[in-house]
Parts: sequence; structure tokens; C-alpha cells
Amino acid sequence: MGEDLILEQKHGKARVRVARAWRQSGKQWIVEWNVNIMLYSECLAAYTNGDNSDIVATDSMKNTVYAKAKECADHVPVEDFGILLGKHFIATYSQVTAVTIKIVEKPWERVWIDGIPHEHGFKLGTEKHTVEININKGGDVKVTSGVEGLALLKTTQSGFEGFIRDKYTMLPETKERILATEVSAKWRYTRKPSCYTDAYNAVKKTLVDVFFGSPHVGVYSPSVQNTLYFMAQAVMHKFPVVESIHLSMPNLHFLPVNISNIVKFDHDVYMPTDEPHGTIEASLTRKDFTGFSKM
Ligand SMILES: O=c1[nH]c(=O)c2[nH]c(=O)[nH]c2[nH]1
Repeated sequence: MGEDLILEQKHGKARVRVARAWRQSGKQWIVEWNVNIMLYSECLAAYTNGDNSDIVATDSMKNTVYAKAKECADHVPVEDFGILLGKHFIATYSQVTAVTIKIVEKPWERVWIDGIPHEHGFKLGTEKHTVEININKGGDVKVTSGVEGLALLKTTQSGFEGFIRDKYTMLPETKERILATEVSAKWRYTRKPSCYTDAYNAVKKTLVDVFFGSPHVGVYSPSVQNTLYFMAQAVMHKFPVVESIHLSMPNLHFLPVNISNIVKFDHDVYMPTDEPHGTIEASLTRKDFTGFSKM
């Protein structure tokens, strides 16, 4: 380039919203996706010389999302759609060396009326299913699924004791508190599970089950850190198809309310607050972690 500078670049289209419905007699489905595409491609001349001849227009990327959604004849898991889309860009454009596709699925859930699943009725749920697909020129695919906004709370079986005490420490030790969080999790697959949607639901169920423990007894949490670790460990033990998991669990505080002569706290009245909140994150990865696989 005639200059002692290294240029690194990527371009893509963000927030492409698409909904895809599938209709069969007796049952209909819908998904709504927010798609982010990022292409790593050999198009340096566009930056240095204003030569666009190697550019895939981001408008074409957007249209590709709709075209590929149309091509999906059957109800398709969001992971498979991301792989399909990513592989298209790698296969179609020689300039493209790697692709990252990120998709957030809106939680439309089938409604049940009087115990019967509705054929064409859906309501919006809470937590969102996310995916990130990375594909390189050799066709290696990395699939990372996740859940965002999984809000969990338990009214007991949580405490926090034994932490460092110094001149800045005011927090009392406790064996009894409310534990509330909004789990964000991402886990990477070593290979394709038999069904991505089933795997997503099973991992999510494991996270929830370990957070709460059994319905009558529960399980004691000595810290968010310990609970997070057991949640991640359970996923790694139960799902050999998962090669790493990352969990982020803010500690959303329920502060005891004590107002002299008016309210004496007896594990009953709290001030809920998420500002500020604790941020606790960790990941678990298998030692023989490889990164990419053919999917
Ligand atoms: O579970 C917790 N982990 C912490 O690190 C922490 N810090 C804090 O003030 N409260 C808590 N609770």
C-alpha cells in the first residue's frame, strides 16, 4: 500500500428482521429473526482506491436473508438457518474468506387454549434464543447457541458469607436472602446435535433445574459464583456435544427495607434494584477443545 500501515476490515448488514411462516393443514408455525451478517472479504481496493468491484453490497446481504428464508420449505431451527445463510456467502463469493452470522429469535410461543395447542395462535414469551455461526473458507463451521434474558428468582435457599471484610465492607453476612438474576448463556457445539431446537431446550432446562434444585427442598446457594459454576458444570456433564459454555449472571439485589418505627425487616419487605448490580461471569471449556468442526 506504499505506507507502513495494516488495514483490517469487514462489512455486513445489521438488524435484518425477517419472519417466516409455514402452513400445513391443521398446524402452522412462525419464527421471527433479527439477523446480523458480517463478511470478511478481500476488498481492500474499496477502502484504498474507491474500487467497489469486489464488494458484496450489504443490500444484497439483506435480500439474501429473505431469499434463504423462502427456500426453507420446512420449519427450520435458527441454527440451521444461520448455517445455510453463512455457507451461501462463502460458496457464492470468492472474495469472502469468513462469515459471522448472529441471529436473535423472538420468543413467539404457541398458545394453549383449554389445554389444547392452538393451530395458528402465538404469544410472546420472555427469554430469547440466540445463535452465532462462524464459517471459514474451508467450510469449517462453529455453532454457538445461547439464551438471553432468562430471569430467575428464588425467595430462599441463598446466602452470602465468609467474604473479605475490611474498612470498606458494610454488607452483613447472611444465610437467608432472595437470589435473583437474568441469565445470559452461550454454549458452543463440538458437532451437530440431532436437533438444535431440542438441544437448546434441554440445555435451558438444565440451567433452570440446577438454579432451583428440587421443587420442595430446593438447593442452597452460598453465592452466585457457586450456583453459576454448578449450572455450567451440569451442562458440560450432561451434553457431550457441548464443548464450552459461558454464563453471565448479574446479582439483582433485593435489599432489606428497615425504617425505624415503621418497617422492621423480617424477610418480607424488600427494595428491588438492578442499579448497581453485581456482575458474575465464567466459562467452562473442555481441555481437548478444538474450535471448528464440519457441520
Ligand atoms: O453471590 C454473591 N457474590 C458476590 O460476589 C457478592 N458480592 C456482594 O456484595 N454480594 C454478593 N453475592
